[in-house]
Amino acid sequence: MSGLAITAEGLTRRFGDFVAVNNLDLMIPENTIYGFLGPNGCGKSTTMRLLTGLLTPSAGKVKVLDMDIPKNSEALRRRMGYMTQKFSLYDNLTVEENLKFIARIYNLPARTSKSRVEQQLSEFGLNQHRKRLAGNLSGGQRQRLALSAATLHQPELLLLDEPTSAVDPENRRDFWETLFDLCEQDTTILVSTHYMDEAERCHRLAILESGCKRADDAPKALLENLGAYVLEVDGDNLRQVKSTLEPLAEVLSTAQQGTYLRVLIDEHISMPEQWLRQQYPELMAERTIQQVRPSLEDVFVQCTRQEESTGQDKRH
Ligand SMILES: Nc1ncnc2c1ncn2[C@@H]1O[C@H](COP(=O)(O)OP(=O)(O)OP(=O)(O)O)[C@@H](O)[C@H]1O
Repeated sequence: MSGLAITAEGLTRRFGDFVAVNNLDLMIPENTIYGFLGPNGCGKSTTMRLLTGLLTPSAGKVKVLDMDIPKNSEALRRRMGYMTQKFSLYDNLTVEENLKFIARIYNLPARTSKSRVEQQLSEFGLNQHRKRLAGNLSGGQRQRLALSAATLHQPELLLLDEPTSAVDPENRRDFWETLFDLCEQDTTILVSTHYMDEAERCHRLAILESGCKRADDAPKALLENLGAYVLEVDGDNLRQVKSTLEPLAEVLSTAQQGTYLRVLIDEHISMPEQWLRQQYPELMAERTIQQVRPSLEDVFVQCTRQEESTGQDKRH
């Protein structure tokens, strides 16, 4: 193979006049965890469905595991696992019955099927729940069942659409450990999320907004290339500080976080703290201003802001 599990060129999907996925280019390396990060409605699910072949593109080319999609989507289905946001198993079947049913869908030979079901029950901590109806499982157990079903046929590629939206932080952490195990066993994983902490765990990340890709790199590189300093300003009347700072062209964004105002300042300002104090000596007099490490949320704000900035009413 080319070393790339997925390539897309100019991938576009329209629903009537609405463009849900807009001219997307993707190069997703094999054996990596690649994330789609973006807000609700930015086109993550639509892109995933296009990559599975469940949805036909309005324009563009897609190759998945070296096969042209949607032309070869039937053959792809055997080599790919897909877990959607909604729990897509059968509530009125037991855990074990669900897995056996999935094994039949994938046409696994009887002997392989039996051993794979046992293996998955044990690896995903579902052995003691095997006779329970799927509908009676907790959120974390349901999610483990869904992932064990999506990987039952040992796919080379796993597409996970917001897989952790219904589970608590502890289950999310365990879930991610499982993803790293799968990746180590040569599975390529594409995962969509709107959680910044999850996005930071990916080997590589595409930031999507309104159907367009705004950035695509390793999380560390995205953080290093933010193009801004991040300052935390404390003290009273932070709403007033925010509205005072926002019109400045050098202030790229402001967001309150508890008792701090997080301020992104253009990287061309060499001493951002002093600069900020000089702009409003009185307003800044009694405040602590601290430069802090950028977060992926800052990256997200910054790369979506850059697209919107044309025509913005900033003071220059
Ligand atoms: N079948 C459809 N017909 C019309 N519009 C659609 C259809 N499917 C998706 N859309 C629209 O396309 C846009 C992108 O939807 P999509 O589900 O891909 O977003 P998303 O990033 O996955 O969001 P979420 O996190 O809310 O699932 C949305 O505005 C959605 O309403």
